Amino acid sequence: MDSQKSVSIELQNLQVDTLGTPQIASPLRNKNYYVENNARIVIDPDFSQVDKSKTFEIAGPRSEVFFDGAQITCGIVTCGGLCPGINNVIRTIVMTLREQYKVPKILGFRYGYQGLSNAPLAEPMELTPQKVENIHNHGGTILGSSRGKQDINEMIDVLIQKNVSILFVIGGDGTLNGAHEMVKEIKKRNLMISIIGIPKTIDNDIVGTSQTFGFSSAVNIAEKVISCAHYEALSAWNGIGLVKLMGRDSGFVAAHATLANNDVNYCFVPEDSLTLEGETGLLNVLEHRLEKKRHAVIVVAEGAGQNLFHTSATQRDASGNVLHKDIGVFLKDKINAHFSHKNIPITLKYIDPSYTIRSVKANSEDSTFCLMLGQNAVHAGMSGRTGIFIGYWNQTFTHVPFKVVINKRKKIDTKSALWKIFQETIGYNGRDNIVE
Ligand SMILES: Nc1ncnc2c1ncn2[C@@H]1O[C@H](COP(=O)(O)OP(=O)(O)OP(=O)(O)O)[C@@H](O)[C@H]1O
Ligand SMILES: O=P(O)(O)OC[C@H]1O[C@](O)(CO)[C@@H](O)[C@@H]1O
Ligand SMILES: [Mg+2]
Repeated sequence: MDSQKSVSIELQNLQVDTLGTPQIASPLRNKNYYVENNARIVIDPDFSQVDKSKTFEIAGPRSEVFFDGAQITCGIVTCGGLCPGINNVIRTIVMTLREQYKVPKILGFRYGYQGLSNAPLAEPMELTPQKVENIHNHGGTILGSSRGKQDINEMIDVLIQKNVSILFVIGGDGTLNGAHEMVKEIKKRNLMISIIGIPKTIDNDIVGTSQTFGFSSAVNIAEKVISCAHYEALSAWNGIGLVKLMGRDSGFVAAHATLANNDVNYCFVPEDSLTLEGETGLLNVLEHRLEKKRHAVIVVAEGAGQNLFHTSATQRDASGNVLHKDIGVFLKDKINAHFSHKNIPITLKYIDPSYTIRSVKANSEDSTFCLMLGQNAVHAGMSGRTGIFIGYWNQTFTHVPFKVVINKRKKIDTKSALWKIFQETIGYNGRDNIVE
């Protein structure tokens, strides 16, 4: 992971030679794509000069610990939607606690925060190295998960009852919000209980970390699904492959799978608007594309195009997350209706891989990532830190205070390099990307 730093670079004379001053206006279509001629990036930042308030604490084992491992009980809980790699994190936490810090008792609370309530669906599971040694080969979470509000005081009471000194919470933004509430209550009661988070979500929408585990595995599967949609489209006259991918409020999975796949013509994410009608709307643009190429592939993220639904009724899940209207089925119907109305024959194959992109086991990138996240989480808890999650920033594992994520979600920055590459590479709303 740290391969960038493993070779020292001669820090002199890194000016780049050019053949002369370029004078021809670039032909790129997207004028926002340009990089300033003298834009540079620091190779080895001098952190002594940096304002401390603008840095994250670096994660890792400390020479002094706060807890005597042999005397404590630890707990693990997994909340929210499934995500590839949860079992890897559980395994690593158990192995590290037991092997490195000699913790005798590790409790796995069942079915999310529900397992920390007064009346859990199931009693906590005692986690041992034998119990977890093979779990990384499986998707899901051996502890089970759930959504829905639980009483914070009740959860703290259960931690006290079970004598838990460190609780590891594996979950997304909601889980970390809940963990933050627990930390506040623990402080209020002056208890010596540490809460450490490990951010989990295929959506990659957690602020304060460059990536969440599970994202890479989800993109891998999504890319394969898009490839199938492409073959379906290619094999029919006016074939259209339409794929809907998870991504509630952030379109990272759809955007990255699209870039990885190369065959997508139109991709819509929640961060950008989706126009159907008019000259530059999808329906017209699609019609022109079919005339020329006879096939098209469209990817749409779950949260995209919500502007197209004319209803104000908002549905929420048990945790309070907004449930979006089904943009996939909506687009399928609109496209079919448009071409049928014009008497143009099309064959539209709609694929919604839904949960299949998140219930798989972790790929090798996520496995490695989960191992390091889990180890760093244990080191953080044993050192007495609390109210933080393990982040990954500038190729370094970090301690990120929970408050950084409270009521925030990371979204694709439409001014970022990713977005510029995205726009330059594929068609986007209102533009026909056919290169003749
Ligand atoms: N402010 C909060 N206070 C207490 N509990 C919370 C809070 N926000 C969320 N939770 C709880 O955290 C748990 C997980 O939240 P949620 O269902 O939103 O999933 P998540 O962690 O965001 O994961 P995902 O990425 O799958 O959405 C739920 O039990 C929810 O009730
Ligand atoms: O149906 P569920 O389990 O509530 O989860 C769906 C949501 O979970 C996520 O996969 C995030 O975990 C979102 O992309 C999706 O909207
Ligand atoms: Mg969430």
